[in-house]
Amino acid sequence: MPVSEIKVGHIYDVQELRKTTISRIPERFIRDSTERPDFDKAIASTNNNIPVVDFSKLCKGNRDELCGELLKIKYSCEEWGFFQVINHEVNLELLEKIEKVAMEFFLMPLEEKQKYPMIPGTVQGYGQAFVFSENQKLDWCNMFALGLEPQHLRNPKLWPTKPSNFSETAEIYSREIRELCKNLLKYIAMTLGCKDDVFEKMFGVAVQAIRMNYYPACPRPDLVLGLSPHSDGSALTVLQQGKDSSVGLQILRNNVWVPVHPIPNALVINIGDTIEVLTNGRYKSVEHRAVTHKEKDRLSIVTFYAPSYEIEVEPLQELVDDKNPCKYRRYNHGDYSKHYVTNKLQGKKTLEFAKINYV
Ligand SMILES: O=C(O)CCC(=O)C(=O)O
Ligand SMILES: [Fe+2]
Repeated sequence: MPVSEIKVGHIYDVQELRKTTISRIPERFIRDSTERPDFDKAIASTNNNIPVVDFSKLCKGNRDELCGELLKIKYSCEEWGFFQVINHEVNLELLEKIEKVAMEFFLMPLEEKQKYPMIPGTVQGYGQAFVFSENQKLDWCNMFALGLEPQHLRNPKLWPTKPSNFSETAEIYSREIRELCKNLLKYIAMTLGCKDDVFEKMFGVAVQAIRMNYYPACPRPDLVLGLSPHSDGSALTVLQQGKDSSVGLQILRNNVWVPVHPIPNALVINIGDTIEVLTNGRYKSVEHRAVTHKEKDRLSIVTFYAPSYEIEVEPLQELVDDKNPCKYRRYNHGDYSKHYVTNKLQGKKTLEFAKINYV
């Protein structure tokens, strides 16, 4: 069935919902008891922090510092699928600017934002993505997402005219994040004992998309999710948490949801499905979700960095041997992206697309 014919039911705009004096959260947001955030458990694991990598030691450090940070990246990718990066060289004023334009966008009247509606079956525009049925639970989140390929950049209808510096800021921001991703992929390749340009050479003109997630405060954070559990379909994801945001991102580790505590000016990096496949599962794309807060709203600005759509993806030959048999089949990255955006967010289910099931 074409995605446009699928009935998705009424999709509430959570910011509008917040403005009304609702006494009950609509049923469509209320999760089954097994899915609800267990704040007590999450708080109990506050000492369990994701590793922090110092980017300046990678690019400007002495040999020992470089080796130390590379080991941290290796450990993070194997054990966490996540790390935070400090001293990343992305202009701090730019981080502030992108946050400012994103907030200005979300705080505009609904009619203004609805000029850029989420296009069904894509993750492009304003609203809720990944909703494919009438009985699917909704996330307590408003998203605004943009592809940054030439056909998107050239289409002025996709770009908000307000705030007036939105597109300019997003473009500069994406360029800086692209540099960071290229560098991180180089270091990640080194930690695998591969040539440092292995990913860059393979990816072609990398595809990049930006998604801004705004989670208004929620009167019952114990009943809803800000964003359903998922892994990212990208190669790498760079996540900026808004200044003064509440803690919201949680990652699944040993079956416990571990909160990621924001570090001022740091960026959160995570491994996406593509790197999991390319490394034959050695580096993991880890399931994560967002929860909401009773009084505070939260903004996250997320960049997805992935190979060009024409690229065929399969585990790197040097990471496949008798002890590590090939776990994923070869597939076209464009097909995978399509599969990803036309299915609901459901843990790591999308990656089954590529899994080889030995019997
Ligand atoms: O807002 C967050 O912290 C999580 C966002 C996220 O995982 C995503 O946009 O893919
Ligand atoms: Fe994500």
